[in-house]
Amino acid sequence: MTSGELEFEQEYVASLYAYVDQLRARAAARVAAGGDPDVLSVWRCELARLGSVEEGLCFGRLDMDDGRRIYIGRIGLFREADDAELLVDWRAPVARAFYTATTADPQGVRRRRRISTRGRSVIALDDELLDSDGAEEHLVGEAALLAAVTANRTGRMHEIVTTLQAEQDAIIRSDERGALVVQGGPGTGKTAVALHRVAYLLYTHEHLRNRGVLVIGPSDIFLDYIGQVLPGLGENRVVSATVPELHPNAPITRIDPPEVAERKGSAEMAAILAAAVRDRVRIPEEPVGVPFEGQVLVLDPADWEQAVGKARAAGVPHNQARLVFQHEVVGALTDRLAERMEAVAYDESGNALDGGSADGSLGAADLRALESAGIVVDPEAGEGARELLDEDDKSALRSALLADAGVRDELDLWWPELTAEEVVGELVDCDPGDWSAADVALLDEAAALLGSGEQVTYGHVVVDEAQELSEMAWRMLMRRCPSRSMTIVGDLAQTGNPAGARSWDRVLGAHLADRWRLAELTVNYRTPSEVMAATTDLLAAAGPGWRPPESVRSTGNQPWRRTVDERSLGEAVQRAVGERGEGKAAVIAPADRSAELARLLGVSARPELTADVVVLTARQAKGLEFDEVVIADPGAIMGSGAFGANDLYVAMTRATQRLGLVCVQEVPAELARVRELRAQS
Ligand SMILES: Nc1ncnc2c1ncn2[C@@H]1O[C@H](COP(=O)(O)OP(=O)(O)OP(=O)(O)O)[C@@H](O)[C@H]1O
Repeated sequence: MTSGELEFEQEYVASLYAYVDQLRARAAARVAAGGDPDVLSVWRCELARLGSVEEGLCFGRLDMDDGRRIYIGRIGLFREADDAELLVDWRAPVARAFYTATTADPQGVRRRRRISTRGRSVIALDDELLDSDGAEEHLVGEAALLAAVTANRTGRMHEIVTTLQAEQDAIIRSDERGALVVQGGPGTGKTAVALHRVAYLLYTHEHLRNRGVLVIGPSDIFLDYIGQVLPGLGENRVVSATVPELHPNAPITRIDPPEVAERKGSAEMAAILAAAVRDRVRIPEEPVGVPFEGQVLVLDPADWEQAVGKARAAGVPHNQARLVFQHEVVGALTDRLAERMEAVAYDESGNALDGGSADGSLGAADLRALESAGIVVDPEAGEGARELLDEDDKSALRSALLADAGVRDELDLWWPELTAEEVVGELVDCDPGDWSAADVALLDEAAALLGSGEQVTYGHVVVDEAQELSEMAWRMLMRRCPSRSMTIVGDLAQTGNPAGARSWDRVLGAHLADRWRLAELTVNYRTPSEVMAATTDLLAAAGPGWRPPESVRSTGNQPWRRTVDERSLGEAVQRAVGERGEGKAAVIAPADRSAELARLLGVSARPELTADVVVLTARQAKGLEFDEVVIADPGAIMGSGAFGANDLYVAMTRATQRLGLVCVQEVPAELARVRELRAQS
């Protein structure tokens, strides 16, 4: 590469930044000028978009067979004066060749140039000629890719827009409609791809900006870890949450034992909850007398049954159907009251019964009832017996009945208004306010059955670590995604939740039938081949037939293990951390040892991912990565439940460079092939 070429590109990049500066100044002035909030918000977004490119605006150039030269960047830029396209957004169709063109299929590209920048300076160029007979490359832009995956971690995930691979690009640009499941082993870029797909979908489908995109992750730690990726791609308006956070006001204060979590997560709970709500509605077996203003209005079981039938037929949630029930019951009571007022019965001696008068005029009790309903009848005014109460009178009676505490008690007795908390609290036998994660999905289901609380919906939902979701959690998500436009990424070999997925078909079939498609990622960009080799027996134990993804690189660093006695675990972990190499290190420990190890190592008990050393449980480590990983007592992690082998597999595959295992007493057979360091070595 000549220095002239570098200068040429430097000039071009400088001219792009100069233009961005102009656009920024204009956007900032518009924001400062104030005005219509909608317009202002557009300018604010524009400012954020232009601000996101300071660390990398243009990263590629395609020289086409027809002589066109196309610069590719994080955002698109058009010169307003003549509409010339100065920079093509990486998401535009024409940019696709940058990721997918090969010598076998050059797609009209003669040369692909990678432009590396630091700040606003061009520091390197890397050209590939696609019209040559060169050997077919397995990876696109291999040098840049390897540099990216080998670099020390920072504790935060970064966008990978400059080095996306063809299999990843195909997923990112896949049709927005329906649900796309991306299955892939550890480190295959599922999270990265899912987030880039969000940026792509927001760019290509305007309606998603209004309808919103939701990203679901397994923990707050994970959401922090990925929190910079979308802003780095100029997208700030995406909502991210863990599943429990979707149901507000249900703080988690309890951890269920695995078998309880599994039972609560099963889809059968939906039917159980529906029955629990349904059973709260009762139909009396005997006539029921409803006291009102000194009288007793009697409704027969058939009246109640009819009211319940009408309410159920409305097909709306319980608390809303109660309004139909209430309408029917109060209607029946109004009829009884009106009948009573209009028809006077006589006893054997000719005296009026029911408080009516012998001449058919209204009795004292009738007058009281009417008065409480706001209908004033003056008996002296000669109106005498009103033969019929008109509609206004009846509606006033209705209101009076509704306002009556006794009537309301009776309605509540047969069709109570319910809260999700009381329904679930009763079912799982716990105090409202003392919830587990699995309870939250039950609360959400109950809220949907009752029609209580507002459920926000989104135009597209991304689910990361999707294998961890229970069937009840899936129901929760589906309610928030009526369009069923979803990107679901996960790895069945990493399932750690006893209520989680064992098969995509099983969890998704119930909601999507066959309206979902599967894409697979096969290359591991994170974990070096040495670490993957150390997990071979473990993966076989986690699930026969699962194949590890192929590592893109080797480091020459062989994973090691040391075996110590129980009492020396802390000391041995401390030693391993003390001997660590460069970069970020994580100690992954059994849940009951992590706090003690954090104390011993002098690190925060709440994991700080940007710290040099962090202590985590295997569950907390899901989705994360570190230059070096030390696993404390892998045997205990493995023995921690039915999915212990999966948890240990997750833990071991977090390492981008080096892996060490501090075993206690016995080395699990699945780790036998990991090299043992002698006691003093
Ligand atoms: N094309 C790429 N270019 C550069 N880095 C990449 C590429 N693809 C993936 N990576 C990097 O590989 C690492 C693993 O990616 P990611 O976390 O998305 O994998 P994953 O499949 O979600 O892993 P896991 O299932 O183990 O959580 C990340 O550091 C990511 O940035």
